[in-house]
Amino acid sequence: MTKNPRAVLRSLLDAALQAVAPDRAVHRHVQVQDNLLHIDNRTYNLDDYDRILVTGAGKGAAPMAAALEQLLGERITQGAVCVKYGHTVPLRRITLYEAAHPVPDAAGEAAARRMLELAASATGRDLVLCVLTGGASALTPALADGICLAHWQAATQRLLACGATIHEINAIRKHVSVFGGGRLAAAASPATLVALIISDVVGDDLDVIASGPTSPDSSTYEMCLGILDRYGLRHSMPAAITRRLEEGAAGRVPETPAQGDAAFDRVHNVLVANNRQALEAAAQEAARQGYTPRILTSTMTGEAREKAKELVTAARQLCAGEPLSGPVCLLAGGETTVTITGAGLGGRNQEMALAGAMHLQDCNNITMLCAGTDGSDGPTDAAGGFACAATLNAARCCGLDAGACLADNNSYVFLEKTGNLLKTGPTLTNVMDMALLLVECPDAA
Ligand SMILES: Nc1ncnc2c1ncn2[C@@H]1O[C@H](COP(=O)(O)OP(=O)(O)OP(=O)(O)O)[C@@H](O)[C@H]1O
Ligand SMILES: O=C(O)[C@H](O)CO
Repeated sequence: MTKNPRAVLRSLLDAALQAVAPDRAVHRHVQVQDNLLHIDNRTYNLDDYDRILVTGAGKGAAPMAAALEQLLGERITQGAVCVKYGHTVPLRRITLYEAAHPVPDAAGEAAARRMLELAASATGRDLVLCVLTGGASALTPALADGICLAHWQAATQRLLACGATIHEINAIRKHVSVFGGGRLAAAASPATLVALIISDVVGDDLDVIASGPTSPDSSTYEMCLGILDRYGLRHSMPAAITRRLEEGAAGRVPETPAQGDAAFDRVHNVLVANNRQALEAAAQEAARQGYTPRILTSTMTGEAREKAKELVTAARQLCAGEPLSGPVCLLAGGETTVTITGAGLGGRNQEMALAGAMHLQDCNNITMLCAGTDGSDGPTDAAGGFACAATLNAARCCGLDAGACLADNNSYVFLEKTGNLLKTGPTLTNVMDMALLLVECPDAA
């Protein structure tokens, strides 16, 4: 029986999501045996600590906290973790806060302050565990003196729309909020701190994921000013924010702690899941279903529509040479960008699917799925979308022009009306985006 390519793609995505599920990621790296806590190759004797405190934030932080509760139970003294609204799981000992993402709100600010307070209460005889996943930066806006939430909300909107990379956006976040940029670790020092981290950043840079609350910071106030200038934002930012960065660059505000700072002497950062693991799990599942998997990259960046074209071209080239000896699955991971010029609704993955459809119209043996692993792509309720040769025809039948939709960044409507939208709901994990293409042998398609 021929398989339905969409069902296959969906099953590959499910396999990927399972492999990077936050609770499983924690259990892979953390074990408790009697009074010993093993985290990778380090062992912590729980009898050496007066208290175990848990902090953390991110879209997938709740299941990570739940896994710690499962492992450590009553030994956890108390905890505070902040997630995006709705991204909750029941917790017994750790208090879960919910806050707004991607534009922060007062609930996030209160949660970040609570976590800093908890960390600051830790002594050299306490163990602080921290769970971090993507989304944490927006959820922890503990703003520096003189900056109010309304200013930071306006600044965040501008930063998200200007085309800046996550490295650039987070450099500014780290110098405006006193939670990121190693400041959670500094607050917890001299306690022992272990952070369990799921990466949603290309290159897995620990000081960028979640704005690196437990990592030495490699960015500076000076660099932040350079970023504002690069995007022409220095004079359109709320004045309090530019002033803070200028004061910092002039040495009048302490710099974030960098590599070598004593705040990190007892800090261990452990990466527990990333995009590569998700791709490998999807590749394995593809092989199990008879496809030859080829992982093209786990560091895909660039304009979403361009990347869609490149992936479709790679898939088409497979069919251009010798006849395929069997079906192939191409896999790519990373995080593209969209320079928004239109007024439509969509996300990076939906825009990739729409652009992919425009290059697939005469090619009935290729099916593509582009999805955000967190289940929410852009400001929409969709995770991404599918594309295949039939997509453009379906669009024509409902009076939609693909080029016009792309020009207006209106991929959501295009995919919804053509029946190509993928909705998963929040997956409670976050390892960036995945693009999966099935290339069937032409005669079998
Ligand atoms: N109409 C649109 N079409 C395409 N992309 C859009 C549109 N509107 C917003 N976006 C993109 O959506 C992105 C934000 O979406 P999302 O919240 O999924 O990001 P994220 O990177 O997953 O968040 P985080 O890293 O904080 O978890 C921005 O990069 C923005 O360019
Ligand atoms: O929260 C953030 O900063 C982004 O998701 C990157 O980790």
